Amino acid sequence: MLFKGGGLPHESLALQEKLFGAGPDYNFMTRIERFKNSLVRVQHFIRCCARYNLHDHADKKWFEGVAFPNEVSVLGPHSGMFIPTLKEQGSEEQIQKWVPQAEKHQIMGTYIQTELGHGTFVRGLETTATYDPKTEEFILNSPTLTSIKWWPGGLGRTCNFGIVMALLYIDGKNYGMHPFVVQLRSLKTHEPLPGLTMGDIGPKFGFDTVDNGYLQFNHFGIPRENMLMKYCQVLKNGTYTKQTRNPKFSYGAMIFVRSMVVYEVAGQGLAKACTIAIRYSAIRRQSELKKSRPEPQILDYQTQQYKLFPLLALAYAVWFTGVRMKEIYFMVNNEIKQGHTERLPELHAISSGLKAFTTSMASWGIERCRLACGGHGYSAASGLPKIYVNATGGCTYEGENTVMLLQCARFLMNIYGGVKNGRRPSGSVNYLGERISSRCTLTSEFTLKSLADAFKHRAARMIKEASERLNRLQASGNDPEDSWNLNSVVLTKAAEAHCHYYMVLVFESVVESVEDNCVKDILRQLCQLLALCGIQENSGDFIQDGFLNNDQLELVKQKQLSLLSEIRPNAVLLVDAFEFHDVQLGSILGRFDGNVYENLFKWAKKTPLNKPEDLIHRLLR
Ligand SMILES: CCCCCCC/C=C/C(=O)SCCNC(=O)CCNC(=O)[C@H](O)C(C)(C)COP(=O)(O)OP(=O)(O)OC[C@H]1O[C@@H](n2cnc3c(N)ncnc32)[C@H](O)[C@@H]1OP(=O)(O)O
Ligand SMILES: Cc1cc2nc3c(=O)[nH]c(=O)nc-3n(C[C@H](O)[C@H](O)[C@H](O)COP(=O)(O)OP(=O)(O)OC[C@H]3O[C@@H](n4cnc5c(N)ncnc54)[C@H](O)[C@@H]3O)c2cc1C
Repeated sequence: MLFKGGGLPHESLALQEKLFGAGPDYNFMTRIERFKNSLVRVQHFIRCCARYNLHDHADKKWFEGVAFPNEVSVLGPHSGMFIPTLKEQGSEEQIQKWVPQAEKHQIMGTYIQTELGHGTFVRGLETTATYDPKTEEFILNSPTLTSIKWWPGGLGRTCNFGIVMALLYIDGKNYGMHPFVVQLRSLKTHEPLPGLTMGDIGPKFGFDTVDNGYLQFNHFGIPRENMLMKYCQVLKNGTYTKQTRNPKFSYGAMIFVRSMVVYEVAGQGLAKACTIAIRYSAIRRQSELKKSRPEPQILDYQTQQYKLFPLLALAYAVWFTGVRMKEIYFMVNNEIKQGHTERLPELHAISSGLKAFTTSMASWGIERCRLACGGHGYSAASGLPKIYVNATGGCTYEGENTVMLLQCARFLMNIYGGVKNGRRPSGSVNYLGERISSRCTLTSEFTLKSLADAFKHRAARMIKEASERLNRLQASGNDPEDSWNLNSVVLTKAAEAHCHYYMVLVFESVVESVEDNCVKDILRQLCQLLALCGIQENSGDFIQDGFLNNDQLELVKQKQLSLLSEIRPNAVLLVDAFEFHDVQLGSILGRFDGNVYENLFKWAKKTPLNKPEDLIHRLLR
């Protein structure tokens, strides 16, 4: 791979910095300037991919991190949703027709599902696609104000195509949600096609470089061939045929993005924030540790280590979990392509759960990194505000996190119920088939196996208790829906415990796979710290059934604190190991050369507010 881990040939790095890094400062731009600048970089990016003959996925993702540091461009929805949906849901003929054009960027698409009135409840979406056998067309319509499509990335001004999710009607019968390829704009004038009202939805918390938009259909016709027909078809005479009209198949794009978000958004965002905060904490000297001694690096304060090192451990854990999630997605997706759909429910559950769990943890962690950097952490120069607003969007898009945890819980309840009826679980839930051991094996050695077993015990117990509480609610006369709702807080916590165990288990397996003993020891310390912090922060879950006692909790706390000083000598090396180029970090505090103050002063002097011609004083009269 050409670009793996920043291993760019030197002249390419110079070119990247010329193309992307040394450009106008993002922080000094208005929203419209940021959006337009992003489109210029999209053009550059596409040309560079052609010039470097970039096809390897990892190379392109690394390069994207240079071209669009801590931001999403319109390429996100295009290559992350539009193209994958064409490939997953289109017939061979449809793939041949649209995918080559999309991959050459001759058409730019997005994924158009959410509406003004509905995002989570997909079955509540209202946009209709009514088949007319006379014209052999689907007529798309927005029947109500709440049915206006709202939020899709790139829809406002950029994309000229989209996958529209709409209710299929034939002869008055509703066949449910189906995907349709819709041309939105003229390929010559780029104007919206007649029958479409569309535009940008306005400023947002972040995502300044993407024109999330709205789209209202007014009886807009598209050819019959534009319904994606891999799994089901509408014949010319309006006959509906299906191979496996499993509604879950039309949800495929969402599983893909959720599976990618763990690494691309949560993992990368938290790792960057840790890089910035830990490098800066090694540069920043403040106060006195000892009388008449020089001011120490703030990284030598135990409280600073206590803020940052658990986040460093979490960043490594989410990174490894994200890599594993991608591996599982592509493996199961290949099985599904060959008609083996048995693992689709587990893939949906684990991708939903980990997407929710890791984006929530990453958002919380990035904010703690900012807080650990004092005043300069609050400056846009730190790069942390932009990393935060970009990452925290992941808690909402692609399925709001609570809703995703409930989807994961739904699967866990199904599995647990099956175990009670004699079914043997496998994969990520195989532990639910084991007898829950109440004997805690944790000792002062804190082996990774004993720590993982503690998280396994916690998850299994919480899932069991959630299931039993659900049954009690139903037995006491509540209907299934009310019982589910009255149990939903407990269910989300059980899903989080499952994801937490999964993440600790992945980290343990990575550590055990490392051959270099020095690296293994350092990663073991991080995995121990991750698990010990998890026990400390959720101690109630571990002592509630007597699994852990107060003496063991005291041991946990002591080990946690001693690990901080053990990790301290390697802290900067551990963030350097992420190999983020300065352009990817977008941070003066996190510069590799550590030259913070000089560059902070240079940066501030360039801010537009300091332009002498802006006669601010006249406003003060
Ligand atoms: C690098 C990152 C760049 C990112 C840029 C931003 C891009 C953002 C794009 C978007 O946001 S696109 C829009 C995303 N929207 C959503 O995710 C909507 C969330 N809501 C849902 O997914 C569903 O509505 C629901 C909440 C899961 C509920 O589904 P539904 O009401 O249909 O039914 P249930 O009864 O709960 O489930 C029925 C059945 O289907 C299974 N299932 C549900 N979803 C999926 C899925 N995605 N894949 C597979 N299977 C799914 C569910 O488990 C049930 O199965 P059983 O339990 O009955 O076996
Ligand atoms: C940055 C960004 C980019 C996006 N890009 C796209 C895109 O490209 N294409 C697209 O189609 N959409 C896109 N979206 C829309 C996104 O998918 C939805 O916003 C998301 O699915 C959440 O749905 P919602 O907005 O309806 O939230 P709601 O569901 O209205 O959430 C509001 C609250 O209701 C709660 N809630 C809702 N249902 C339940 C339930 N069953 N049980 C318990 N609590 C519940 C939620 O937990 C939450 O606290 C994007 C959104 C954002 C923020």
